[in-house]
Amino acid sequence: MIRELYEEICARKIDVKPESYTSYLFLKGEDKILKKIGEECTEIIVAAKNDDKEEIVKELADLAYHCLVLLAEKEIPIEAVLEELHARRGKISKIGERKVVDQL
Ligand SMILES: N=c1c2ncn([C@@H]3O[C@H](COP(=O)(O)OP(=O)(O)OP(=O)(O)O)[C@@H](O)[C@H]3O)c2ncn1[C@@H]1O[C@H](COP(=O)(O)O)[C@@H](O)[C@H]1O
Repeated sequence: MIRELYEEICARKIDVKPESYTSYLFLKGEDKILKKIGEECTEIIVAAKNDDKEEIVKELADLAYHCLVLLAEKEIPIEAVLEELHARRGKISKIGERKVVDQL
């Protein structure tokens, strides 16, 4: 599903649609996308501090969407992130410390 959304976002960059918010973000450019990511992060923090779980979910979805827009803007394939997450599985024993399980 995340791949499909990423593909749809990429398509909005090539095939600009006037009614599309995604196309609007690409037209505005990188600084606007980064501003939105910053805003969404702040909104997640506020929602979490208020213990508003419904709002946390919505704001996290907004952040995920804007991160995908950033990937598309930078022409980074979604596979790069999925592969990075896959490579980390089972190899990180604690925050900031990566260990290869086979070497333990
Ligand atoms: N997943 C999303 C998605 N998540 C969040 N948003 C938009 O992100 C914005 C975040 O809300 P804000 O209040 O922070 O921003 P805003 O005030 O609307 O906008 P700004 O003036 O701040 O730029 C809203 O306009 C949402 O509609 C999204 N816009 C589009 N998608 C998906 O992207 C695909 C392409 O959609 P179009 O952009 O409509 O072509 C479709 O699958 C959509 O469902």
